[in-house]
Amino acid sequence: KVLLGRIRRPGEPPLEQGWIPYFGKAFEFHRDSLGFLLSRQQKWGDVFTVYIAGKYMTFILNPFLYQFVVQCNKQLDFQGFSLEVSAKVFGHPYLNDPKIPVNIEEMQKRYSYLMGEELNILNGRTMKNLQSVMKQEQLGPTECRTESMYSFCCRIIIEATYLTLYGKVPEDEQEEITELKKKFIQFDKMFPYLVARIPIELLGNTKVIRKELTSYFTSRRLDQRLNLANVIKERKNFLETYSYLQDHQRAAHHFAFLWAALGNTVPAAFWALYYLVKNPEAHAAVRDEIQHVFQAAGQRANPDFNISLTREHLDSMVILGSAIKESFRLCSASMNIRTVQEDFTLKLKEEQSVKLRKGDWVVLYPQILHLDPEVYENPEVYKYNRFVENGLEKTAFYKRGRKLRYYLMPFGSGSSMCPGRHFAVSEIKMFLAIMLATFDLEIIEGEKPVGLNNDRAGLGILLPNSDVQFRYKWHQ
Ligand code: HEM
Repeated sequence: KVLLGRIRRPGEPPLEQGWIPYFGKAFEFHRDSLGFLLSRQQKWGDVFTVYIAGKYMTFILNPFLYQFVVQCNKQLDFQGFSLEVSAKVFGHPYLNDPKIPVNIEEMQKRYSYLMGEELNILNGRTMKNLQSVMKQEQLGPTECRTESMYSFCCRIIIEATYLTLYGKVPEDEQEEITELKKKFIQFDKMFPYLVARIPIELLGNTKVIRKELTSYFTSRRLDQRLNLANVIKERKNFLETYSYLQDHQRAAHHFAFLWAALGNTVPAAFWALYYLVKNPEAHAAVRDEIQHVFQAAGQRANPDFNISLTREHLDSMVILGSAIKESFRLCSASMNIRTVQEDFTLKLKEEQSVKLRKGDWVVLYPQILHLDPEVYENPEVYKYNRFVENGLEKTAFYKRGRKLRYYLMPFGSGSSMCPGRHFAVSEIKMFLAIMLATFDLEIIEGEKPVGLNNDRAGLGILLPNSDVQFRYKWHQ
């Protein structure tokens, strides 16, 4: 039954295009992306094309074939799609706009300020800010407080990250920060709809909220801030070299960066904390490891919140690192998208290749790998120490007896990999180390288990489908 425009040519992957004009298989895909892809994999094998919302997408689901896509930088472009989405969602000009172009490579060079020596500086700032924000909670010495866990993670991580990246103003700005957090959460809820190209005018007051959030990053307001992180300073200086960009357009770029720094980190921190608090064995093992590292580092959790940890201390928390990876495995659902630049044949293995057409997308969907029972035994079960072997990080995972090069991909792949990945993992580690060492934590009895909300399937870390009440008090 072919009611839509394309006839499959010899050498092209199996094709499924549905019968609804423009939408094709969009509704089925959005309802349950994972289920849809698994059922098509059964039917068509590991490589097939589906027509979804105006795009022909060729899915490559066999992890041994990922490398052929990742290496193919010439004919498969990773930027076009994300630049377009970013411009739409955050309201900044398209970076490739020939009328007001911005040198993308130069802009991305500034991401080096998220790594190496610079990461140590950022980590130091994050450690201080996480603690100063937690101190503001003013938990009494014998108090036992009950909270919604996702709201709690939002509150702490958004404020600490904002202060780490954008520094402070001389006067008290608590009110502005509280507003920023509220608006960020409201905007974030609309993120999947904006990515799906729903016009912002149809999304209630999202346009106003976006404008208000963007206004935090005008040059006047950034100039008032005392200690911008180097990555932001460099980005600001770089954007200012383009005199044809208006101030609000540069501000929108800064807002996009803040979203990139928070949009996935907040839910990732939540899931890591939730699984640990929910699993007594994992909780005890990770806490034990943290306490050992604190002891070796001469640090003690106390109400003054003056813990300081180096990168080496963080790196030595292998069980905590594994617990974080395990929550990434269970909750991340990002698609890796590449746009085909010209009609060409993608060689996949010695004997296998597929013909691809210009303008189509090639898509990797690592959630299928993360939940593959041939790679991860009982993949639906949370196993905090899955990524530890003989006291070290485990990196050898196999499928049908062959070692996998790609086995965990929450941060994308190849040249489009997230530049903030080391910073994100350090921040989540610090957050959990402080929480577990400082407080006794428990989920309130009778709370429903939290499930995944699939609205962000394909876009990153999934959000929880409900919040959960937990209790915390000082650890005695
Ligand atoms: C758990 C937390 C995070 C996750 C899961 C995550 C994941 C991702 C993914 C999947 C991409 C797209 C890669 C692709 O297109 O294939 C990305 C891009 C990006 N991320 Fe992250 N990220 C996280 C945290 C951060 C943090 C903390 C920062 C910055 C401080 C950051 C900055 C960026 C930027 C700037 C890009 C766009 C890069 C470009 O220009 O191509 N991310 N991230």
